[in-house]
Amino acid sequence: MADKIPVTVLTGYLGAGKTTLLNRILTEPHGQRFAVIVNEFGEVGIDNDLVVGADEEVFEMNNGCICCTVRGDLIRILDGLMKRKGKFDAIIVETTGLADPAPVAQTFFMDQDVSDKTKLDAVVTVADAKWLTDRLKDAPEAKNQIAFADVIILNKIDLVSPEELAEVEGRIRAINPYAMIHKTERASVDISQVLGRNAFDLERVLELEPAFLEDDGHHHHHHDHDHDHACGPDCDHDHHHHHGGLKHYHDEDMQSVALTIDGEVDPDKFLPWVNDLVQREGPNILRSKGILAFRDEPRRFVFQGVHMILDGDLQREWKPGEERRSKIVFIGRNLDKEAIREGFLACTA
Ligand SMILES: Nc1nc2c(ncn2[C@@H]2O[C@H](COP(=O)(O)OP(=O)(O)OP(=O)(O)O)[C@@H](O)[C@H]2O)c(=O)[nH]1
Repeated sequence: MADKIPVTVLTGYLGAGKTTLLNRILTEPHGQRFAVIVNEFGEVGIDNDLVVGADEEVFEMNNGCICCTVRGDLIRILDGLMKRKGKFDAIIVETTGLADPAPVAQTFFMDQDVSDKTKLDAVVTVADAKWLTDRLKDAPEAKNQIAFADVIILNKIDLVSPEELAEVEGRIRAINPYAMIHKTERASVDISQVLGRNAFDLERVLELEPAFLEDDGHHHHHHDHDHDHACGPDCDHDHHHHHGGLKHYHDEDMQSVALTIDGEVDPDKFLPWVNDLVQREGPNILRSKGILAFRDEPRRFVFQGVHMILDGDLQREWKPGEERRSKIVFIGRNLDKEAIREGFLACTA
């Protein structure tokens, strides 16, 4: 695990500021060596020329839109990179603004060679504070990118009023209550907030958002005000809205379901259930994550998934005194929360 190369998937709608963020990452004195994979839409590699940086190597995927053909291309480039192991500390994949991040994220689970050597660190989505609200209405890709995100760079705040900013933040929270949001101008964010997050990982989400552990999955984004106590002094989580007048929006078709069993689950019930659920509901489930206490198992079972693909394993042992609880989260469209809840509760050991 430890020497797997972290991969950051950088996504965001057209013109949101992905290239601006990438340039910021590459020009900061970070002492790290990045390999950058840029997806081009169409024939001409313009983005490549816009990316600065002397030391970084930029690889282009030119075979059209990343959502259809690119997975093979991405695997080929990653395989090539892995043969030169030691040359890179991290990989950044920038996707075209129209791409659904799912196939990119899936590559890191599906391809054995790739998943042996790399780990998805985080999906980082750059959002345009001025236009996101409109795009959420008319562009499904924009919504997917928000739903997928572990970290959201809410950029171009210079172009909106505080009220508009609060509005767009509320819209984001309605779709994805768990992502970190950083509000920026010209993507000005400390790169430690973007890279090396290990955020494609439920554990981190849970450490930051323990309130949803107590949640039955129905009202989780109304519980924001309960979260403050859990964050440490260096927590970068955006707290101000917990005290302010952030409106809660309900997104009709994109929701999250977070469920907790205060105890152990039976793996012989849980694994078939969750596999069956993602097989049936996969097209609607964008992201799934979970940490489970399996009966008679000293280690924690951790899984994550994208659509119908799940990847899970037994990880560290439960610490002494740590409560053996089982938690799952799904983000997706038109999810039948009640059925998921009943199904999960039936897995109780
Ligand atoms: N006003 C304002 N403009 C910004 C900000 N950030 C970036 N821009 C501008 O927005 C435009 C798009 O930025 P890019 O970084 O190229 O966006 P992108 O997401 O890479 O765009 P595509 O590659 O077309 O998807 C550029 O003209 C930037 O200079 C910001 O915070 N405020």
